Amino acid sequence: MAKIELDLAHAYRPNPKQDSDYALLPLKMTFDDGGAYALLGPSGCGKTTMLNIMSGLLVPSQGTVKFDGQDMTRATPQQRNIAQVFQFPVIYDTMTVAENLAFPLKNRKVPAAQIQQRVGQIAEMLEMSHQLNMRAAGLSADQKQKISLGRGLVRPDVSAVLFDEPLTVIDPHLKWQLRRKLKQIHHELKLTLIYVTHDQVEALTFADQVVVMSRGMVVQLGTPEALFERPAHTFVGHFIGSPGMNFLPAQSQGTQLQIAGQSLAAPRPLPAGALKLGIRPEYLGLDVVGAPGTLPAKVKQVQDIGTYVLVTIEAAGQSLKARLSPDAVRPEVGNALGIQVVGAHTCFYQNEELVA
Ligand SMILES: Nc1ncnc2c1ncn2[C@@H]1O[C@H](COP(=O)(O)OP(=O)(O)OP(=O)(O)O)[C@@H](O)[C@H]1O
Repeated sequence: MAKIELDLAHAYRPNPKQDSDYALLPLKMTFDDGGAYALLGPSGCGKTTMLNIMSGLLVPSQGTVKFDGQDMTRATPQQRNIAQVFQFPVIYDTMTVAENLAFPLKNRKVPAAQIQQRVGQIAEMLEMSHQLNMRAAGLSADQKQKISLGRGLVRPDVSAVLFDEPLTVIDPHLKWQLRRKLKQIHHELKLTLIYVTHDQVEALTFADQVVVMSRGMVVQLGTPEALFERPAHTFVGHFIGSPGMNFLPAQSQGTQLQIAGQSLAAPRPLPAGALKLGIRPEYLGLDVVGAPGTLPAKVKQVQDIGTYVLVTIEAAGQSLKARLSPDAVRPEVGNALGIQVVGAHTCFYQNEELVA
């Protein structure tokens, strides 16, 4: 396994002039040895480009890739000793499950006894022990993709295992099981795993550290908890969470805030000037009209989403969301309320960046 350091930018077109010419804007980041990372962001933000630069399928148009301090920018995937799992199964239909799992080890001339032991271990982790002697050709797409995952994980000596949306073809129920399984496998095998996805649930379940990307930029690298509690950028606030963070314009005088003509005490010292207040739907409090420290609001919609109740509120000329537990008292549509938007969990932004 290796520590991977990126200090680079990439443009697919020659002579890039403006930001939009870059698939990856200049960035510096480190993937620690043994970590479980997810690269998360909407389609086109540069996830696959970053993954391909790490694997050696793509040479960055500027900068370097280092593995344990050694320059690997121009090294082939083979030289980098990377395992990769793609969206669709890459296996040999004519081989058995065991032979498919053994293949990457046989290629590296690992002794037979060690191969058998490792294949047995991986098959057990993926709950495929009973299928080891079956031909891959007869298996479903789900099962074939599980073999691909197993092939990615089977070599203990790889620098890293890179996954590019590996659960795309997997049935939703099995998908849920597999992403938990992968996390467990990471704890047991201690491999460096880097997992590309546009699905936040997948990223947050799997990874210890999530790299959130937007338009060729890394906007935050943090734990799932940090992305939820302290989004470093309004994009992360929007993108993570279901629904995403609410935002309201505010004016700060340091210890006091002005929001839609109301004066509220700041929860902590704030920079003076125009700010954007961010509050997650989970932390937006509903109270009676005129309660101290609240903003006047009106209930627009109450939706039962199963595991929670989603309340849409209008306040300060904005539409906001509050997430309530199913057993909480539900407000009536059309009712006037007081809402609490300022508290320990409230975040403040200037130029879309977190400032307090
Ligand atoms: N081979 C290529 N030639 C030119 N432009 C490319 C190429 N591959 C990707 N791009 C562009 O680079 C940008 C980043 O693409 P990339 O595939 O890395 O994003 P992504 O986040 O992985 O998206 P997706 O989830 O859709 O795969 C996009 O604007 C894309 O159109």
